[in-house]
Amino acid sequence: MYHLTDQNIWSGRIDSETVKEMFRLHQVVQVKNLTSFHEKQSDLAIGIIGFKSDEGVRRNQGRAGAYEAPDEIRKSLASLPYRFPDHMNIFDFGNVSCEDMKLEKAQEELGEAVSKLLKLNIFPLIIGGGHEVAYGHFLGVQSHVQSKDKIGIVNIDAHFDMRPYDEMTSSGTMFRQILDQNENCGYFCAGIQKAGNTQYLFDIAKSYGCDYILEEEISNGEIKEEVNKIHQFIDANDHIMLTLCSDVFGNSYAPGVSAPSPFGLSPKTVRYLIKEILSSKKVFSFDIAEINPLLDKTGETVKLAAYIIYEVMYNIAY
Ligand SMILES: N=CN[C@@H](CCC(=O)O)C(=O)O
Ligand SMILES: [Mn+2]
Ligand SMILES: [Mn+2]
Repeated sequence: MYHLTDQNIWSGRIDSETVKEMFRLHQVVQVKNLTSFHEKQSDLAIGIIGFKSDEGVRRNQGRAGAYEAPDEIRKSLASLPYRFPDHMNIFDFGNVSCEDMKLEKAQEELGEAVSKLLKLNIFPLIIGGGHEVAYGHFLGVQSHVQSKDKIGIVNIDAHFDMRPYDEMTSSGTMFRQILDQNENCGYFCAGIQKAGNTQYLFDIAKSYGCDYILEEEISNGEIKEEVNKIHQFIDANDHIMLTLCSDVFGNSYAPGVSAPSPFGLSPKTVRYLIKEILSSKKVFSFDIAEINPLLDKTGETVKLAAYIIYEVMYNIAY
């Protein structure tokens, strides 16, 4: 189901009502109805769209609560400083929500929204939701690109999310679904936890030819060498879809996720990876997933998500 964002969500500290250099994001974000929005953008534009769902997490035996994340993350974004070029429009196109456990319907709806944004030359900035958001994100990318184009999916995640899905899809199945459906897709996963995936999943990743870097290799190795592997993957693809599963962060930084990682990456390392990936200029869309405000007792995980989104916006703008 589609809903507009409540304009009151975009509120916060005001330092000036007239001096643009003192503005914060809530003073410039334009809340729009995607259904009636048809203006193709000739300049840089970012379109926030939320995916209110934790049905995939529930099906994957995880801890529900990510449904609440999009609006909570917007509230945290609202007071961050507006330090973007004048010619850049920042739109908020509301939320697609999963109702009555109908995950596939919600993913299709998200896919249509993402595809529409891409057609209007707007960078989709998608706020999940459980990681099942990535499948809806993918549907939108797939319908936008030429069928011969190679779509490279870069997933920054502690998990492969390549579980079997013959009984049902979930937040742990998306990338296997995608690779089974589209032979022009490649998959790279950065941040894999040795203790976060069964041997079966390592074997499946190998059998699908999925490239990955362990968290341990990123933390203990020469990060530039590890990043070179991501660049090689990006070079071999035409379009990159970037997805970030927030359980890739260490649990001291991101306790508010369904499956926390004691050995997870630091925010600075993830920021470095994101900057490197975006520097390719091949990334057309981004999603962040698995933030669970109900488990985020002191709000640091939501705030981390807002800072990561800010970083993505900044790297798109400059
Ligand atoms: N999206 C998360 N997927 C993980 C969850 C692992 C867990 O709950 O421990 C997975 O399915 O492997
Ligand atoms: Mn994960
Ligand atoms: Mn995941």
